[in-house]
Amino acid sequence: MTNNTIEVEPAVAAELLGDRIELLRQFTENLSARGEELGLIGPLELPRIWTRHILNCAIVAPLLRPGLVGDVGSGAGLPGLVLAVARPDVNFALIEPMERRVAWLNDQVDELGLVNVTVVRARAEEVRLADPLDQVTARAVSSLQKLVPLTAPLVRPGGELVLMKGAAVDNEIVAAQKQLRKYRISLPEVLVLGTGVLSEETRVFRATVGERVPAN
Ligand SMILES: C[S@@+](CC[C@H](N)C(=O)[O-])C[C@H]1O[C@@H](n2cnc3c(N)ncnc32)[C@H](O)[C@@H]1O
Repeated sequence: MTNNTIEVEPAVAAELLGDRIELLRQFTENLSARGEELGLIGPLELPRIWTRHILNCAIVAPLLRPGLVGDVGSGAGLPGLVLAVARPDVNFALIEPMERRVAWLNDQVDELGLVNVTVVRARAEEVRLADPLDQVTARAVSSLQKLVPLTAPLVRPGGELVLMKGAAVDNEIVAAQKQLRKYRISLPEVLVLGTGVLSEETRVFRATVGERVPAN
């Protein structure tokens, strides 16, 4: 296991987002105004929505490659919508089963004028996508033990898992050894992002998905 630290300082983030930062501010305002009433975000999170939620997701943007990225369990749009704003060169499928959240996501896609996003109402284990994903993201959906079987089958061989995790990620990796082997997840690494003053620190589990071993 390699632990890498990527620091994203304010100037770098501003450069990364460019004029897209205004769209991100608009999304943040919308989420602040309606997120609590829609059950998307808790009241305690409102004062720290920009640093803890929006920028915390935006700093993952440099890890994405042009292609199709699926965000499993997008909820309010974290990280999927934020990444779609930050990376107009990447196509996104936001996979979310709850009707109310899907309606919110579609509203935001329209309001922000995003042409690189499709919202798919489904559970990850039931979703049918026309094309396999090049990368999959997820944040606050479940532990790796459950998340790997939910996400890895959606990714093409050679594609990547880019999963936002908390401080317990190393323990989760130990507990998920069987699932990592089953889906031939190789080169797993933990990237520590956001250690600068801009956003709260986040850990990203990144790994390559191989050919699946058929069940016995
Ligand atoms: C705790 S919320 C996190 C939402 C968002 N990713 C965030 O960081 O704020 C978990 C989300 O995962 C969705 N979810 C739960 N199980 C799922 C599954 N099997 N497939 C896809 N989404 C799922 C829920 O509907 C919910 O929106």
